[in-house]
Amino acid sequence: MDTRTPLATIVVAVDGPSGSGKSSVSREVARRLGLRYLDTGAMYRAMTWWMLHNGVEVTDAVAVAAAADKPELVSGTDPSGPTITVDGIDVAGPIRGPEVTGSVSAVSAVPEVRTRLVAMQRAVIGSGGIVVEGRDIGTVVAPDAALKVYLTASEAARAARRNAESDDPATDVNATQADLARRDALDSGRATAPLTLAADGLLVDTTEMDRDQVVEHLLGLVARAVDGGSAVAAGAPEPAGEALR
Ligand SMILES: Nc1ncnc2c1ncn2[C@@H]1O[C@H](COP(=O)(O)OP(=O)(O)O)[C@@H](O)[C@H]1O
Ligand SMILES: Nc1ccn([C@H]2C[C@H](O)[C@@H](COP(=O)(O)OP(=O)(O)O)O2)c(=O)n1
Repeated sequence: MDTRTPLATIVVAVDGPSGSGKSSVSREVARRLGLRYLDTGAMYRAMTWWMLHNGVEVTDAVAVAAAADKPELVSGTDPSGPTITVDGIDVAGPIRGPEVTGSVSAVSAVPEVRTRLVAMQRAVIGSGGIVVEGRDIGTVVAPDAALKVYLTASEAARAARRNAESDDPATDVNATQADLARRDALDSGRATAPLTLAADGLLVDTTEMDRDQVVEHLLGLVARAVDGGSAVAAGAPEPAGEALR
């Protein structure tokens, strides 16, 4: 029996640490396949922005839990222009700032925050046709996803990628790496839905790959997972065995 999934209903789960390429690769894969795209990290960032904006002490888990159902979040899923609003305010810019980045792991560790956002994420996923990226998509949000990918890269490579995004040439790569390591430790060490490779997830180490190679690799993996795979895979090389678990 062919158990493969139609492309129109597929869920592709992409997890991994900061700077592994989740957002850029997931967006491009979704765009190329005509799928929707959901950045769940943006939702945790938007929740954190709302807490900071409304005077909630983000290190106080009880206060965060009490406020977790208040912000109204809306995520737009067009991969060519994903959007995120909180209470009708476009927060796409502010959620990438240092205040939110410094507090998002604490807010994300609060179970009430996760319960609410996971429910919203499942509602957006609906009947599928979407690439969803985050930290717990393959393990918690969509454990039945037809394809689960865990992107990673060395800490130095991820820090260099993040640093290259900065407008300020004086940004210190060591400070970036330290901040990234701190967030990785918090996201991987928390009690609820820690960042981890799903038992049936495919580990893809992108340290030595450029972004386009990773996109092509994932397109090949999607092709293997869906009905009519060869049509999807036209032009995409066979996935490299050594990059897979
Ligand atoms: N394989 C790659 N090689 C080099 N740079 C990459 C690669 N994948 C992504 N990037 C770049 O690295 C930065 C971080 O990627 P991003 O997709 O935001 O990662 P994540 O969502 O996992 O934090 C972006 O500027 C992106 O364009
Ligand atoms: N599914 C998710 C997605 C993100 N998070 C948390 C943990 C992350 O440090 C923050 C921000 O995620 P985001 O993907 O925007 O972070 P990076 O782009 O990788 O720096 O949100 C989470 O706990 N679960």
